[in-house]
Amino acid sequence: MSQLTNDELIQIRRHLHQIPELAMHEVQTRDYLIEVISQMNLEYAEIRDQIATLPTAILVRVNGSDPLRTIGYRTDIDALPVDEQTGLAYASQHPHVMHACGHDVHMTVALGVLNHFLEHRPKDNLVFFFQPAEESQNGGKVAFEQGLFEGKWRPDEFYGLHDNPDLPAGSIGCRMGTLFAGTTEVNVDFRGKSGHAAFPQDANDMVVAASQFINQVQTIISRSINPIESGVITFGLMQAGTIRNVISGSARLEGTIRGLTQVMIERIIERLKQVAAGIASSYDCDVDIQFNQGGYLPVENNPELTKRLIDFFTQDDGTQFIETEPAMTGEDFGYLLAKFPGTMFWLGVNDDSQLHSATFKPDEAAISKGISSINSFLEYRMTN
Ligand SMILES: CC(=O)N[C@@H](CCC[C@H](N)C(=O)O)C(=O)O
Repeated sequence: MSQLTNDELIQIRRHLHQIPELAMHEVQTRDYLIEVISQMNLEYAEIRDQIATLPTAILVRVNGSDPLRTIGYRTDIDALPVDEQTGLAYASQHPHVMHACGHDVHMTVALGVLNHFLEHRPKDNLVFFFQPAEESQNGGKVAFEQGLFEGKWRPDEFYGLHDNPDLPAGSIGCRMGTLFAGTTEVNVDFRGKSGHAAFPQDANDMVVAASQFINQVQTIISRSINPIESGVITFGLMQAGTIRNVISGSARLEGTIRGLTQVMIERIIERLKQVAAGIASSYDCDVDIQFNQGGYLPVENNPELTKRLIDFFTQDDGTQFIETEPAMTGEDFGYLLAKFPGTMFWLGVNDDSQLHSATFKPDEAAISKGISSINSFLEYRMTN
């Protein structure tokens, strides 16, 4: 395979779009990525896949011609449990799973950049990390803890992108400091007593307790945190009951907390615990609340490297650069940026639909523009 054409890149992206897989189950995706990579010029590349401790991950090292450093580039590869409603001819073929966060675009851009540097040998070494489990189960943290970045696989600096429907297709967005929030998953289990719908006095209804919890939680952001700062509490899943005429003796909520600092996340956790204890007491039930931050630390861009990246993209004729605000999205790349200096940035994909929506349809024009901007930046970085 020589340099991938734009049409080939689009075909790759559309194929990836049709085979979305959930975190840690990206087997077909990994196999297809390996198939594409295997057709590239691998003269000075080394590949690690079928890694026992993280089987759906792939690492590719490109050995530079005169290396001063090893530059890491990460793409995530997992998808979301969303029923696609785009109506596209190449929509997901996997029921209830969709690349609704654009990781198909991320992977295609990474393949395009990899292909470029396999055709034009870089001066520095490059390590490409195709990472499972960004949406949940923190694949980046797992990879680090399993020692995947040890020895010659250790990047001296690490870069990664996320697509952004609010920015023009192919533009690059970034900022100094915090780009994304830290997140923490929260699960709440309510246990009371089931019974007949006609005899509420003999039961303890957990639909009511969970509903009250949800309502009370709404005051945490509005009443317990400094309005100048930012925080988010979203419960995206609520489960209770089996039929209209049985009072449910259990309920479960699954949600996510976001804050631009760890202090904010801890403040929200504290208040959620207090509200849960209050519900347990006033509804005479058990409320078990569990938190899991995993690797979803705030995404903190390294000052020196990020200034260099922003300065480059600002003056690069081929790139439309946009300085962005912090976003409340989370990313386990935040964990890797706590271990290695580096920068996360946005790639604009111009869409009316938001990330995680069933109608998310990124503009494919972003792919070749993104690849070209990233290639130019990495080439510049290798000589500066
Ligand atoms: C970019 C993006 O959408 N990332 C996800 C990360 C999820 C983190 C974790 N599973 C949580 O929900 O707290 C996001 O939802 O922001």
